[in-house]
Amino acid sequence: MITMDNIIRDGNPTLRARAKAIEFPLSEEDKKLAHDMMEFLENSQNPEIAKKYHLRAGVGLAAPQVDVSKRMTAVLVPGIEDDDEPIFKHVLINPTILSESVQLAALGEGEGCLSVDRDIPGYVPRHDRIKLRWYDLDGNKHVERLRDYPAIVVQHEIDHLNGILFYDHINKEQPLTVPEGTIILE
Ligand SMILES: O=C(O)C[C@@H](Cc1ccccc1)[C@H](O)SCc1ccccc1
Ligand code: NI
Repeated sequence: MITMDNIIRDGNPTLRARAKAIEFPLSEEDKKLAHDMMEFLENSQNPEIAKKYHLRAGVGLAAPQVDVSKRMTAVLVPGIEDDDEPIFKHVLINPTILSESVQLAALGEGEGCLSVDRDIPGYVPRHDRIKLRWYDLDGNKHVERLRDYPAIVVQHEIDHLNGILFYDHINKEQPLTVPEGTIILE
């Protein structure tokens, strides 16, 4: 299983590299990685397991964060209530944002990152709505429109595949400012 010891931290060059596209059919190694990444997210969102293995909660994990420079990320956005179905639960292979809204949005509490141990205050402006294309483990193509929180999470993860970290988007001079018209998501 993946634990925090497997997650590389800011300063490791893999986090700043452009990850490589994955070829189909997936190797057994890539299938195991996909499974293990989603399992990490499920474990990290389970209070008992997270406590036992000292896991930081995560709603997304990208392969470069476990030092694998490949275009794969797991996303697990839980439902509102504990017993609700997840809002978005997929392993995204070779994800691409096909289109994005001019409208921007930023999380009111800013962002964190499992690969960044320090708190970095500030708004992270992202596109409020995106049209996402990805391939699943069997090579099937998916296209979905996402908005608000799920869209923010997916953009954070795709950034990881392109060597971008959340704080790259924060206004250096005035961290708590955003471009005019940006929606602040509470
Ligand atoms: O480091 C990662 O990629 C996982 C991040 C993803 C993320 C952070 C902020 C905003 C969007 C996505 C972790 O999920 S950070 C911890 C966390 C846990 C639950 C909810 C929000 C953030
Ligand atoms: Ni991150």
